[in-house]
Amino acid sequence: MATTHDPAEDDAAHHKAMLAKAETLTEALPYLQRYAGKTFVVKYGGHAMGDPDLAQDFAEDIVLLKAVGINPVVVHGGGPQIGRMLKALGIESKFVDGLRVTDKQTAEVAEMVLAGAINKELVSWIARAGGKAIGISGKDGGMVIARKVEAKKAPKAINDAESGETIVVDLGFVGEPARIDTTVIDTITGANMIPVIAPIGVGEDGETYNINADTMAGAIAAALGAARLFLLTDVPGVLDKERRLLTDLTPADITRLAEDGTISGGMIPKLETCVHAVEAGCEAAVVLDGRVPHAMLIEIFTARGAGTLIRA
Ligand SMILES: Nc1ncnc2c1ncn2[C@@H]1O[C@H](COP(=O)(O)OP(=O)(O)O)[C@@H](O)[C@H]1O
Ligand SMILES: CC(=O)N[C@@H](CCC(=O)OP(=O)(O)O)C(=O)O
Repeated sequence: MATTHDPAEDDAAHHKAMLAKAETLTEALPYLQRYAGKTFVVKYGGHAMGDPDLAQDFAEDIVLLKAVGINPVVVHGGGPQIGRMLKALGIESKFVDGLRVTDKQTAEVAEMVLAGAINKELVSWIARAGGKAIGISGKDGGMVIARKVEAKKAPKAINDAESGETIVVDLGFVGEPARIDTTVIDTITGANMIPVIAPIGVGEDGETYNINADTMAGAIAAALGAARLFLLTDVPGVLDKERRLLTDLTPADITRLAEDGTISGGMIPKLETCVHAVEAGCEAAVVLDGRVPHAMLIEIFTARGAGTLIRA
């Protein structure tokens, strides 16, 4: 049986859909005006990279930011990927307070995976989305001079089970940025390309240092005086005890949330990084859900936003 079809109805539906698209763009207008010419540092974690759809969405978002006149600077992680490579080589991964205990061989593997495989994979994703990226590590152009992170007290999980004593662990070649020279970033951005940075630095001693990717991104955001530091993770943002999203936090709020145990685990160093960044020159930091497609665009270009905004 033939179905009837009213072309006028089609037109109305089409018109409505087009109008919704136009409204999305006009809603974005004030944000486009506000952010043109500004620098956004985006930390993309190793967990989010496993999913090719998310990686493609992420690359599209970065290319879109560039196309509307924002300067995105990507800093990536790759903890799970380093772990897999170490395992394949028969080396066990050990973490103390969220930092990988890094002997000489582990530092070599970390550099190979981060500055080699992952860095170039991200450059390729951005190229596929129509952007031009340059992949570098903190070593390039003398960008990040690292200092050794001092020995840490091991947490309960790896306390000496027999004696019950807390063990002090030398983290080896784990670094934090001591000095940052942004010349190489400015040069890449100035050439209208997107810097993609692996969290590896070089020490005054000439050694290679493995740097936590959140820490690296925060230090770079501060050095650049970035308008935003985005930390993409695997939760909707910072949650309260009832697991409701906290949309705005100050450094004082964060101290309180750490003291009353609302935040724990990996969220503590992540928020410490945000606090350090906003107190050292970055305008605001945002913790947001890297599992949500285009979370960054929603946060930047809509009134509602997404994630948790941290401001000094
Ligand atoms: N209050 C909180 N709100 C949200 N996440 C929290 C909170 N407290 C602890 N977390 C933990 O922090 C984790 C994010 O930190 P982390 O695992 O280091 O992220 P990533 O690997 O993406 O850098 C979350 O998966 C969650 O388990
Ligand atoms: C010192 C230290 O722990 N370095 C991290 C660097 C990678 C990283 O931070 O990756 P994610 O953001 O994916 O966790 C590591 O070796 O795993």
